[in-house]
Amino acid sequence: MEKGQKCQLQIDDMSNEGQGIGRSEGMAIFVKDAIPGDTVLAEITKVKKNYAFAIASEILQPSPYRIDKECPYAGACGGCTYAGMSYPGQLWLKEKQVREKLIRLGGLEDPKLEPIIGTDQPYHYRNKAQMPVSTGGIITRKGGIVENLGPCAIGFYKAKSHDVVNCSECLLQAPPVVAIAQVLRDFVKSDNITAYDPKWEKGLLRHLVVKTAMGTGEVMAILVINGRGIPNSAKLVEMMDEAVCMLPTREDGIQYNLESVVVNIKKGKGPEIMGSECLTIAGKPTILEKVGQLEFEISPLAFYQVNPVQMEVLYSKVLEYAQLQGHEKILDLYCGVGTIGLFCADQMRKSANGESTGQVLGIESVKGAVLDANRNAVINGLVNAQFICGRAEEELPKVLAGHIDKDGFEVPPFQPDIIILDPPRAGCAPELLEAVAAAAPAKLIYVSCDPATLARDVKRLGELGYQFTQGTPVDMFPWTRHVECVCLLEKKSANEVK
Ligand SMILES: C[S@@+](CC[C@H](N)C(=O)[O-])C[C@H]1O[C@@H](n2cnc3c(N)ncnc32)[C@H](O)[C@@H]1O
Repeated sequence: MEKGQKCQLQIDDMSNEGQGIGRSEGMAIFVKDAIPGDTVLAEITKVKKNYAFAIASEILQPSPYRIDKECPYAGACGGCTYAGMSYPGQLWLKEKQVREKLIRLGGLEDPKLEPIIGTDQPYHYRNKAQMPVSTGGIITRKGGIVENLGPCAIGFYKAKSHDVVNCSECLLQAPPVVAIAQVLRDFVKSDNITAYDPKWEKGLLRHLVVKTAMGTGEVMAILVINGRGIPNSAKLVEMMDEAVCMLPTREDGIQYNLESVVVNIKKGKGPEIMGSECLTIAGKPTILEKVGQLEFEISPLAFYQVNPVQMEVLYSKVLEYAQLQGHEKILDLYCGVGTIGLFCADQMRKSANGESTGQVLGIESVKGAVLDANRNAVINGLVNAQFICGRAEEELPKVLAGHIDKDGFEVPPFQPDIIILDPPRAGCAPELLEAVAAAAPAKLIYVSCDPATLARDVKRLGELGYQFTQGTPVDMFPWTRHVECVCLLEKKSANEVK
């Protein structure tokens, strides 16, 4: 294969960067602007050892899933990799990708995968936006101007870049995000606020993060800054409050309200968007979310599922796989603000007609999230749920063996019937999987937002005595390449282990 060569390709997959993938002469070929289902005439632009890149010089047969991109920023903004595919096409592709990863990386022959569960609300579903503020404003040093970087942009990164696309609308975000971002653009201009420049490590504003509790309408704006305060912040709060109040009441009667404005201090380089210190400059330090009968307080640094509608679908699957009777001991690892554990505790309360003897113990590394989780147990009257702070791989062995806690109290061993795992994209640490298997619960329920690390961990758990029983992909992230999956693994009998 060589540069300039043309070949006919059937596109059957898509890369993380949104190129269609086809195969020729035993090589994977990444084709710009092609989507799965297309037949294209591809012109090779670059050849590597095992793969090549190409452009689609002609679409010979368009995919049945091909659509015109709806978003004016599609292509520029790196967010919606699947913007050129219809929603049924996205679901088909995500289900196929989960299955293929479980087979190829998970070592499963024919995994029992239920059909992917899509959503009937694929627009404006996100309750959290993280918008970088691009370099801008006047950079001064020792009193003199070193660089005038012009107006700053607030939006989303281009694919594989730190250039910011100044998005004044977004098909995924909830309405308060667009309103607050516009206010911030105006304020930056009127009050000469600088944006952070990583080159000079100077300038103030780094990110705007907006969290919206879709069930109550409560909104939190987080201003991530390289400093300890924002000049004229009272004016900014008033402008944001007014903009959120002006948003129309939703069809379900919910009105958005800015309930919390937080400054997050982030100094220097480092991949995390937010630093560890938060100062509430207006309103409450948390917002309140409502999901079904349960309520959750969410603080600035705590993880919360970004699609609340599909979150209920995902957790219903967890409950279906758990089949709770009301007496189970459940470990909720990587528990965030305690949502899955508290859904389980609530289900056990219902199953046992209010007389549940079950227990939930959660482990989470972010302190603010653990404080939220314990408060959330109290708010919902779920007295048998408790959450501790620490890295799951370090805390789990102590929890299983029993130990003396930091306040000197003896904590008896916790013998779980079910362990729920919901790690970040990187998946579980190898030592955690070993501790999980050593605990020998009858069931593991693995919730994952990355099919590749899920498959890797399923394979390792298979070696440690747990067989993959079934799984369900759930689409939490329409228009993007991401997919969530919940899997049930059960302890193999002694014969099967042999
Ligand atoms: C995908 S989120 C799941 C949260 C929660 N289960 C939910 O459904 O909202 C993963 C969580 O794991 C936490 N985390 C990351 N690494 C961890 C570790 N080593 N030990 C414990 N928690 C960790 C993150 O802070 C985050 O809250």
